[in-house]
Amino acid sequence: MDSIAFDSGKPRDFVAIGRLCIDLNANEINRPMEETMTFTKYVGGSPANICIGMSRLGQSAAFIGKVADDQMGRFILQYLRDNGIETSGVTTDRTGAVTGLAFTEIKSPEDCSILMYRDNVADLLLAPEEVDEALIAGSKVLLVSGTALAKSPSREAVLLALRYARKHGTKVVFDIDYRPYSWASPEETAIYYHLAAEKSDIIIGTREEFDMLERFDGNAERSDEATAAQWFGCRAELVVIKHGKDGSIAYGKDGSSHRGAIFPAKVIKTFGAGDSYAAGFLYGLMQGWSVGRSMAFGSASASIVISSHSCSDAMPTVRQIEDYIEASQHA
Ligand SMILES: Nc1ncnc2c1ncn2[C@@H]1O[C@H](COP(=O)(O)OP(=O)(O)OP(=O)(O)O)[C@@H](O)[C@H]1O
Ligand SMILES: O=C(O)C[C@@H](O)[C@H](O)C(=O)CO
Repeated sequence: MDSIAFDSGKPRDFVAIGRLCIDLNANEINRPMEETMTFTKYVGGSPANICIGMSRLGQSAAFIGKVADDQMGRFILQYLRDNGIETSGVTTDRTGAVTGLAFTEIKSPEDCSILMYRDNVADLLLAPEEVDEALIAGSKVLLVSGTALAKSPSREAVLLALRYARKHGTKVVFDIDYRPYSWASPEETAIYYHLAAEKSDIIIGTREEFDMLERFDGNAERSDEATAAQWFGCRAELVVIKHGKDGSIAYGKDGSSHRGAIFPAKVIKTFGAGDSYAAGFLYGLMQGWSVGRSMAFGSASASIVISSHSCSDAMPTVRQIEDYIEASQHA
C-alpha cells in the first residue's frame, strides 16, 4: 500500500482522546519494586505519550481529556503546553477524582511491569458534552486509545468523538491499548473495542490485543492475515499488528502486506515501545510515506524510547530518529 490519504485542508494534524496520567518509573532498576525506594515522575498515559510523540515530531497536536484538580493535573497540563500541544479540549474535574498513576517495575530489560493505581481517575469522567467537535473537525487524525472505552461517561465521550470524526472526514486511528485493570470483564472489553474498531480507518494492536478484540468472532488462534481481513470488511484501510522484538506486520486493504523489522536497542525497559512506534509510524504516514518506510520510522522511534528511562520525555525528534536509523545502518 503506497500511502494513506489525509485531508490536507484541515488546519491541525492530530488530536488524541483518552487518559492523561503520571508515570512513576523506578530509579533503582533491575530489581523488584519491593526494593525500589525512589521514582521519577513523567507525564504518561498511552494516548498522551503518542500525542507528545507526534508534537515532538513537529506535528500540530491537541488533546481531548480530563485531568484531576490537583498538582498532578496541573503538572500534566503545563507539560502539554510546554510541548506545544493544544489543551483547550482538556477539562479539569471538580468532583475530587484523582490522576491515574503508573508505577513501573523494571526487574530486567525484558521483565518490566506496571502497577496501576486507577480508582476514581479523572480521565474516565470525560463526558460526551465535553468533547470538542471543532477540535476533531479541524484535525486530520483522531487517535482513540482503547482504555477510554472502559467506563462511562468516557465510553460515551469516545463513541461521540467517533461520530464527529466520521461526520467531518477525520481519519480514525484506533490503538487498542488493552489494560486489564480498567475493565470489568474481557467480554465487556471485546464488545466496546468492537464498537470502536468497526468505525476506524487504521487499527494498531498487539496479537494479544486483537485476540481480546475478536473474542466473539470465532477461532481463537486467528492469524494476523485473518484479523486484517475481518477489519477490512468494516472501515479499516490499514491493520497493524505489533509483535514486540519480532517486529510488526501491516496489512493494506489493497491486499498488500509489509513486515517491519526492529532496530537494535540497548533496552532499559520495554514499555513505551508501542506508543513511540505509533507516533513514528503515524508521522510517516502523514508525510505521505509508504507503509514500509513509516513502519521503519516507528520501529526506530520505539528503539530510542525503550533505550531510555521514560516514555513521554524520551519521545524523539525527526532528527533523532533519522540519526538512529543511519547509525544502525553503519553499525
Ligand atoms: N526489544 C525490542 N527491541 C527493538 N525493538 C522493539 C523491542 N520491543 C518492541 N520493539 C519495537 O516496538 C514495536 C512495538 O512493541 P510491542 O509489540 O511490544 O508493542 P506494545 O506491547 O504496544 O508496547 P508497550 O510495551 O509499550 O505496551 C515493535 O513492533 C518493535 O518494532
Ligand atoms: O498507558 C499507561 O497508562 C501507562 C503508560 O503511561 C506507560 O508509559 C506505558 O506503559 C507506555 O506503554
